[in-house]
Amino acid sequence: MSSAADATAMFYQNLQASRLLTDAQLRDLWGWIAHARPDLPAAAREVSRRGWLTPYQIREVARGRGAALKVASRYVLLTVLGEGGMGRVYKAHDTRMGRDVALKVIRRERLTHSVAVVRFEQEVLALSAMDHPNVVKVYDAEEVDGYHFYVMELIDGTDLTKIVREVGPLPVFQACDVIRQAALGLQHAHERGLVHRDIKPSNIIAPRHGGAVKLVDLGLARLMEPPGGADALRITQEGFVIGTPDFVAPEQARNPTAVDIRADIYALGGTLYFALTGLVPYEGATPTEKLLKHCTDPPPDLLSRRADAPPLLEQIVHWCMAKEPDHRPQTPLQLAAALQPFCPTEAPGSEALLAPASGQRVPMVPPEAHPGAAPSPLPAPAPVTQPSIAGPGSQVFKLAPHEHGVSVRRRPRGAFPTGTVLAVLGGLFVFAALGVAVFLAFINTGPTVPKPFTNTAGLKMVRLEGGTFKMGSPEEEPGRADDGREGPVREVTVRGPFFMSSTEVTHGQYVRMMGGAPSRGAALAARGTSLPVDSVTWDEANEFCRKLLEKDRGQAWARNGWAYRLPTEAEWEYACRANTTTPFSCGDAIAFPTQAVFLATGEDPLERAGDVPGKPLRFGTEVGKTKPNDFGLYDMHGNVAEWCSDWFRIDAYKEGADPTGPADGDMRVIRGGSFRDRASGVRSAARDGKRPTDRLDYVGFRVVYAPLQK
Ligand SMILES: Nc1ncnc2c1ncn2[C@@H]1O[C@H](COP(=O)(O)OP(=O)(O)OP(=O)(O)O)[C@@H](O)[C@H]1O
Repeated sequence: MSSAADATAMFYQNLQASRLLTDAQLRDLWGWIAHARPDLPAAAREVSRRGWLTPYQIREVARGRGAALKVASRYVLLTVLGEGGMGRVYKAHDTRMGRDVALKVIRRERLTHSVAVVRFEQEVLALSAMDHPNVVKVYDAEEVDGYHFYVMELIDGTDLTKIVREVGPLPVFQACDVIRQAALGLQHAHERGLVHRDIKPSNIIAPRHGGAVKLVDLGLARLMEPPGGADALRITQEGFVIGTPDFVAPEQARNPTAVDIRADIYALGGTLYFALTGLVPYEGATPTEKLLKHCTDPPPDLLSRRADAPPLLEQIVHWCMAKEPDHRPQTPLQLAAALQPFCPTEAPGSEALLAPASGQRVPMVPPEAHPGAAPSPLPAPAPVTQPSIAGPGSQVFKLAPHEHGVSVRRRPRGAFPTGTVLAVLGGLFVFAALGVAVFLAFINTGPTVPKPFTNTAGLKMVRLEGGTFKMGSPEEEPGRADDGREGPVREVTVRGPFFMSSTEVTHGQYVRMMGGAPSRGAALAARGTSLPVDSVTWDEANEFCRKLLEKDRGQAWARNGWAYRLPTEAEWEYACRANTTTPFSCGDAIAFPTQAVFLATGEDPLERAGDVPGKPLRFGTEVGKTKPNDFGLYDMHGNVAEWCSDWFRIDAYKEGADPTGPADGDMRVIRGGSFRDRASGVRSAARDGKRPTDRLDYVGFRVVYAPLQK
């Protein structure tokens, strides 16, 4: 036999040994080989042409490693998706469930200690209990021949590092939406007591064809901890740090084991910066240099690298990247809410970020379904240096002893809003104090609260001082919903001051801002009336807020770090009640049309004697014509119902300060009832939920202007 024939025969034997093909396929192939007498490459091509094996499998079989492609007698490895510091990720087929999955094999050296193995099993168990659209689903974990692996949902997408490498920095709205979704996934983890510890662009996968952004590798960074735990890892003692030096929070650099969710928020801020600029927050020749900069240098400038980014976005990045955890958003949900005004897409999905297969650049336009959502045309974002792709992967770094006390390069004065960067190292890594000082300075030099004002949309903004109030309705309240959605009554604090528009946004105001309006009352409004805008989706209401913020820029009342947005449900009820505990801000009953516009029938016990219109109203009526409540707010009861920022869930009331509702859901809250509701439906505690994409001719909105860090 020729050597070519030997190689082909060997390949065939390897195929048999691999047990990847059925007996019938093997017989068929042998018949073809006997007839065609191919050399090895031709035989391999034939197997590929028949679609029986992937190129990766054929290569492995040719090397005699085909048997290893079957794992735990259930999974068949199809191809390698990628490899990082922790292990290798394969696309695999789960023969038992009949689906493709992703399978991550952990490097042996990561699990040499029994403690690490237990930790791995604990983390995977915790992960398998997670159920959120923005967190990858974990199905299974096993050990085979000393290799530990876990099996997860296969995402048809690309991680953020690769996306930025391929298409460059993302448009503002896409970058914000990806990070917002990642924050929602993180919130889910946070609510279950998990910390990611290794947030970075490569652990955020964006779908190729739309769908939800997914967080991967949650909690696995713990595998890098040596069994000794915290004490074995303090860089101040031993010189180690876990994580990715490009995104690690200062406190994580100091003590990797004692971090909380705010370290993830820091890393998410850095990742947002990366998505917007293609740059890691701090350049450095070595991991050590980068770590030191995280601990001492001010957060990076965004606006000088992304001229088209709203200034507020830079503040959000800086807020997340505050040196002191107390000065960051305290929950991922807070960050998600802050990014919401910059995200025009329909929550919770996102657009495809990459062209299929070809990897060609695709136009980044917002979905057409959202009029007014398009960002201004993007000047090609011009990073000042070559995009530096986030890397290397997560590692354990060792700082050489002599580096412990090095002084750190500082920015020139004026490069940061505070104008000053304090960076004095006294002894070993006195980083936190510096970070606190820098960020406190940044916050405290912020301007004072503006006086009540009328904004560029013509909305009169009423100053609300905030306070503690009883949210919800007592069981004995007449007209109370009987499904539990209004209670129990809880003590809630709304922090102030902040501003709320005295009226609902009118059709005319909406048209001037957005260039058109979907209101059913458009014909009437065109005749010059001030009907409330209606039929506006929740996304469009947010887009209005975003545009208003832009338009207000430079006005005397505009403040850095403040933004327009929809009210939270708690803010809305606080504002509506105006220090009352009765069903309405005007007492136990309400009169049509002097106190509110609602469906007056003369039959509802909550109706105060008044005019009963001959037939039900078809639209809201001019805003600001009813009697205002004690805070000076009009139409909180009735007229049109108003979108709030929170997701709706029947049992979603939370107590405490500034609650923001559940982390996700299908519906957003509407409040206040409308011209279609009877008196009981326009009470202060009445609440409902609608899909954010719904256009309802009885739903509009009003806006608040509040500090981002309220
Ligand atoms: N569930 C999944 N579905 C599809 N692709 C995935 C999945 N999980 C990871 N990947 C992809 O596999 C590749 C390798 O992932 P991995 O997590 O090993 O990389 P990394 O984050 O750079 O490294 P590490 O976190 O280990 O340092 C990445 O490109 C990632 O996008």
